[in-house]
Amino acid sequence: MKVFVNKRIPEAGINMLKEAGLEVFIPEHENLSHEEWLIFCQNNDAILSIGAEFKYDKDFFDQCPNIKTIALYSVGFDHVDIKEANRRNIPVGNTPDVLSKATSDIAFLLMQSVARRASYNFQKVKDGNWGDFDPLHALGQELYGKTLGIMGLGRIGFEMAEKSHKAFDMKIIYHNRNRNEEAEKKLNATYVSFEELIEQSDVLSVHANFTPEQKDLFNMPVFEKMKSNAIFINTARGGFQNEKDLYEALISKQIWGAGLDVTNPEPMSKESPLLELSNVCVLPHIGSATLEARTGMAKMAAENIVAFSKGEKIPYCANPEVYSKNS
Ligand SMILES: NC(=O)c1ccc[n+]([C@@H]2O[C@H](COP(=O)([O-])OP(=O)(O)OC[C@H]3O[C@@H](n4cnc5c(N)ncnc54)[C@H](O)[C@@H]3O)[C@@H](O)[C@H]2O)c1
Ligand SMILES: O=C(O)[C@H](O)CO
Repeated sequence: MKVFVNKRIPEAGINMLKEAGLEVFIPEHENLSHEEWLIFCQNNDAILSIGAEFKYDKDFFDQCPNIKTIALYSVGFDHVDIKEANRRNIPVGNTPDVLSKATSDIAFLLMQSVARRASYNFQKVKDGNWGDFDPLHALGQELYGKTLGIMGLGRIGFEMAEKSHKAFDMKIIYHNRNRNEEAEKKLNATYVSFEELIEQSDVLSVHANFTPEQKDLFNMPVFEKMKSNAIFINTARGGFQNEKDLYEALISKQIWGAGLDVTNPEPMSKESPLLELSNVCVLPHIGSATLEARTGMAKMAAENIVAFSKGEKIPYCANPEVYSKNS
């Protein structure tokens, strides 16, 4: 079986593919045009897919009929049309759990960075503007005992809630598609409606999986209902926030600050007005960027492809229904 890996990944994953006797194609240059990417996909049986700039939609599947499985190098699969994959019996792999600690660490870091204005103050130092000790300048807010609202309490949301509860004794409220009994028991978390979540959170952290219906869910009418001291954190997908409204909400002090690891679009333009605000911290989608998580992701994606090549079910599957729909 021929496997296209569209960017270099930690060697452990590539070694697993080669040891399984698979032919591996990694392009010499990494920033493929859409056309180049399609040609690689047309000439291979499987793709170990890094990044989300190209979509796996009907057009893709029509143009690349050889592709029999896709092993995503991510847990998120919002760039894949799962219905189309199912229709064509294509198992889609992803990388759950292994990156939950790393990604929730980034949500936790953003929460603190915004609360204590760390990136603003770091920028001041870099600008040679240390400033005098000023009892009134750039004051942050403490997180102890505050209410953390988790939108989407799954794997990463749970880790963020647990860390924040332990570190700052934060009260956890959450909104999710299903109740999470473990969080209710372990963290004394309270299930609330979306309305209650936005109205009661001092920090609101988004961890839900993105779907097109949720585009711009966090818009001005929502920001208007949030507390004026609220910090908005998003490490899930940039599509959840309307960035124009977020900017307006921040300058009109509807909310207090924002920390983003994901933006819409990505990369964020350096002209984005959000970058001019002292109460905003933006990171370039680095949630899973630790050696441990990225190595684990490489191994899981490789495991998926190796299993497929042996005619087995892929172990980390984003569309398990693909295996049951014809049975
Ligand atoms: N910033 C990064 O680098 C990075 C890294 C990993 C994951 N992510 C993002 O984080 C997301 C979550 O990952 P996970 O492993 O925790 O997924 P998960 O499936 O374990 O958890 C997501 C939870 O969100 C809930 N949910 C979805 N839509 C909802 C809605 N409208 N209302 C309420 N709840 C809703 C689901 O029920 C689920 O419990 C991924 O889909 C991905 O987009 C980002
Ligand atoms: O979903 C994920 O795993 C991250 O966003 C990396 O793409």
